[in-house]
Amino acid sequence: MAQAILDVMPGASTGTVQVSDPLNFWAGKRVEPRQQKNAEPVFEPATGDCFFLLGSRWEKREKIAKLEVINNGKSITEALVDIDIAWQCIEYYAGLAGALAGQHVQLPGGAFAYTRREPLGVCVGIGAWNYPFQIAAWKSAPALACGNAMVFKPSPFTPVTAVILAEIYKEAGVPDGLFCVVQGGAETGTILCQHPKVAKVSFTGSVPTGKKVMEMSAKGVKQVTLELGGKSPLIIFKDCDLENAVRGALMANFLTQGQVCCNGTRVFVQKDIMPQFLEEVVKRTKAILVGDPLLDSTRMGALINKPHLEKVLGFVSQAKLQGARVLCGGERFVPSDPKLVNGYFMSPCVLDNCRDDMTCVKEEIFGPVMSVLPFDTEEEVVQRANNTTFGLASGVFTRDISRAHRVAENLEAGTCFINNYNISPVEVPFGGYKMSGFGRENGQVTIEYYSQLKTVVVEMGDVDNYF
Ligand SMILES: NC(=O)C1=CN([C@@H]2O[C@H](COP(=O)(O)OP(=O)(O)OC[C@H]3O[C@@H](n4cnc5c(N)ncnc54)[C@H](O)[C@@H]3O)[C@@H](O)[C@H]2O)C=CC1
Repeated sequence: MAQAILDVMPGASTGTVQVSDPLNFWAGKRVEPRQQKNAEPVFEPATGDCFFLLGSRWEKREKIAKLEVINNGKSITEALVDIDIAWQCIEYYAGLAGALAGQHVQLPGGAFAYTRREPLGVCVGIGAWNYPFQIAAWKSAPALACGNAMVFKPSPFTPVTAVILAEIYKEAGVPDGLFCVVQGGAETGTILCQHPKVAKVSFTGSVPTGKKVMEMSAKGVKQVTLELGGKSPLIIFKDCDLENAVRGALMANFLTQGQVCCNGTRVFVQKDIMPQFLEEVVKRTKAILVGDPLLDSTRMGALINKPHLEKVLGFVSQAKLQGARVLCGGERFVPSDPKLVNGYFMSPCVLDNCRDDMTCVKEEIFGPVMSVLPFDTEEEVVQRANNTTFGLASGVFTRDISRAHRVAENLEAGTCFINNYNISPVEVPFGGYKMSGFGRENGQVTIEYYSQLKTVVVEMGDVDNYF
């Protein structure tokens, strides 16, 4: 298998990166794992060196989180959670590896059949830039646990921490070639999707790229998992616990600067409680501390890059033109720290006066912009919530248990959070309906997306011969 994976991408091996995208700052550099123990992590864009070194689990957690902040711009508080989710994921699938099992089926005459769960072969993982380390873990852990090899391509905007994961696997004894990181953009992704020795592609990214990945994979009859975008509804009924609903709305919109695929960016609020909800949500949004993501006190870091910041600000301008009211934020934010003045920061935004036909309500913004929409009845809100081509996640806040489950059943989405939002424990499957994709990550079910069943039929008597 190790040889097969090296055939897929010559030059790739565990912990060693062959860079193919001249646009990213790793171009032409090789990243090698360093052998010394207990040294500090070094990140040197000028030389292209990145070293992650041995240490205790907790030291590593901090080091990887810092690199993830540099990689992505999210706050250190969130990055630490991402690293925790990643190691929990790897431990979970490492535990499941020993529990993979087939089925025994008794047949007439003493014959029987059994099924074996076998690996697919070389799997490709292609990641987005919003959760670079976590996505690499979510894809590689089940892939390796099922006996596959994986070639992982991070986003060229966040090339750093997938390499760290490769170093960790190597340190843990994963044979060379079983998990490879290949850097690059669309061209590299295309090569991987089209390669005849690749058995499966697991993709996280936008809908347009997901369609291309599916098309390319279809030509080689490769299995595909697509984790794509969303425009998820969060429905807040008047009988909710308002304090928790407000917290839920903030969690549904502002993690990772709002660059989260499953964010509940269409916040439907029952009219009776709209004034109280808006007052509280705006007060707390204004209090979000934006700035240096490496500081413990910071709650919102920088967006991924300048074009993306401009795109998000453009959505806010367009929303205003279409009649939305900006209750707070929605502007470029310049921190007082002189070294941060050119950063891609923006103030988190709450939009009121929204209608279902506005661009900010229909399209995925992928930034810290919450659109609030009033509603009257359950029937009406469920119909409006489902009126989208996406179907990744959804949420409902209510104290009425029957209503909560009825709404969860009727929402067309891969996940429905009841009285919470954006929690993704590794034990729980995650994935989309409709154009948000298919296949699942996390949970036991994901082993079905990284393995195939072989049926073995055993005859215990003579062969029936019709000829
Ligand atoms: N459902 C989910 O789990 C998640 C979905 N997303 C979605 O991802 C999007 C943002 O991420 P981006 O990185 O901007 O998405 P993107 O689609 O531009 O890129 C995603 C990855 O695909 C690669 N790629 C680009 N063109 C390719 C091609 N022709 N063939 C193969 N690979 C190619 C990129 O280099 C990158 O690694 C948002 O729409 C968001 O909703 C992001 C995170 C999680």
